[in-house]
Amino acid sequence: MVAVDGPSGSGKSSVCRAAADRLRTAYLDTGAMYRAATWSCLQAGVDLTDGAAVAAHVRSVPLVMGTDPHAATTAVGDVDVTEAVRSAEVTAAVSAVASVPAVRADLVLRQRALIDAACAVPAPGRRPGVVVEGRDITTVVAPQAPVRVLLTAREDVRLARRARQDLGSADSGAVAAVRDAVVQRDLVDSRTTDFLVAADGVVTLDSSDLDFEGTVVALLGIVEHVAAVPQ
Ligand SMILES: Nc1ncnc2c1ncn2[C@@H]1O[C@H](COP(=O)(O)OP(=O)(O)OP(=O)(O)O)[C@@H](O)[C@H]1O
Ligand SMILES: Nc1ccn([C@H]2C[C@H](O)[C@@H](COP(=O)(O)O)O2)c(=O)n1
Repeated sequence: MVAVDGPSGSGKSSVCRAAADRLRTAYLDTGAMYRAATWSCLQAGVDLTDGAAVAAHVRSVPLVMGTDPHAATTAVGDVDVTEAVRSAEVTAAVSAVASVPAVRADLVLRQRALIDAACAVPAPGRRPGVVVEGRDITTVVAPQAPVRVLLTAREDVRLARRARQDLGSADSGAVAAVRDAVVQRDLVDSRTTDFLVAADGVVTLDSSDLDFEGTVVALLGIVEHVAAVPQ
């Protein structure tokens, strides 16, 4: 199992999905789980300032995660919300939901169950194992993972990547437009989870000066190194 944490725009989703594909394992995007829980709260009109109400609602949400790196889908029951959970509305609200301790306890249990399933019963054509990414995977969800990585990049680099991805440009206007969704969200999220500093035993991979391919190769290099060294 490979556990990866890091701030917004560091490349967790894209790099981990590519790494899982090349390792032929499953891939789990835990941020999408918090986003889907948030999507459902918004749909149901739950008061996001009421932690107990949020937790009670999230407990009832039937999250269905597709862990094939080629089809990393997110559904609530039989509603596919893969695209919907990327909306600006969900992005702006997700930190409030993710900061509720009972929501985290609930989703951490579900994440561990998905990890156990991917390690025990791989999908056809896949190897046992999973690349899991989020904010607390290396520290809370799977601190025992053989490979634990903090994927990071300088703030200016992350902003430019996000602006290019969301707005097709990294000029100063586009960067300003994504700043809240990156910097402000990280600031709020970092009060709940520690994804800015590598915990003991966690390898830091700084992708600031690497291109996408270089970052995937570097992550796979860390995996190979760990596999070569008896634990
Ligand atoms: N090393 C890299 N070099 C250039 N672009 C990259 C690199 N890594 C990722 N990207 C691009 O940066 C953008 C953001 O990456 P991604 O969505 O994977 O980040 P993330 O850490 O999952 O962000 P969030 O936590 O906000 O979902 C994507 O368009 C991705 O293709
Ligand atoms: N393990 C995780 C994963 C995600 N979150 C929170 C923090 C983010 O604001 C939000 C969405 O994640 P993203 O899709 O941007 O990676 O979910 C968390 O608290 N713990």
